[in-house]
Amino acid sequence: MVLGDQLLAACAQDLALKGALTDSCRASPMHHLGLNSYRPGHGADIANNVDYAMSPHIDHAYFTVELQDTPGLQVQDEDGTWLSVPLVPDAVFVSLPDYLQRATNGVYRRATHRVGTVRAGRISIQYKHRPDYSTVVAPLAPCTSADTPARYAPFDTGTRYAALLQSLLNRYNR
Ligand SMILES: O=C(O)CCC(=O)C(=O)O
Ligand SMILES: [Fe+2]
Repeated sequence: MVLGDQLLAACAQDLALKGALTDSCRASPMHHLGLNSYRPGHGADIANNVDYAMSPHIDHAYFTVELQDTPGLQVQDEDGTWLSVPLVPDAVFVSLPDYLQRATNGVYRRATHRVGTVRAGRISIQYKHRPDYSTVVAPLAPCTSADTPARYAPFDTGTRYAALLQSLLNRYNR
């Protein structure tokens, strides 16, 4: 959480953003800590006939901080190429999720990512730095101007996140 706050503050300083970005995580932030465990053959277990163990997606947060015990995480390049995130001793991997792209009007780009085929057991831990439930993320003033109008409509993070979680639950309860 401290690292997330520091990343957010660094981003706000980089783009001369006023309080809106950092304030949105102050009162009762909905940070998320996740633990994923993939078994060998995970893809086959879930009748997956594609070459990845977690499908391509973007994260709904300002920052994601991840640790993996075995390589597997892949990030998509601008030209669509999948790049493997290497294991670096004593380092965490930080990726940029959707809300940061919206708040910065696209100056910071969100990373589409997935987990490639898992051949051995694999564990990953993700920390997602998320704002208060009531936060509506919209492009912030210093990132918009007459020449660069807002590219994104205001995005209600709380209700949209609740809907996303509900849709995941519905998928697994089928
Ligand atoms: O397991 C991984 O390395 C990635 C997990 C992930 O992208 C997520 O939980 O959002
Ligand atoms: Fe993710």
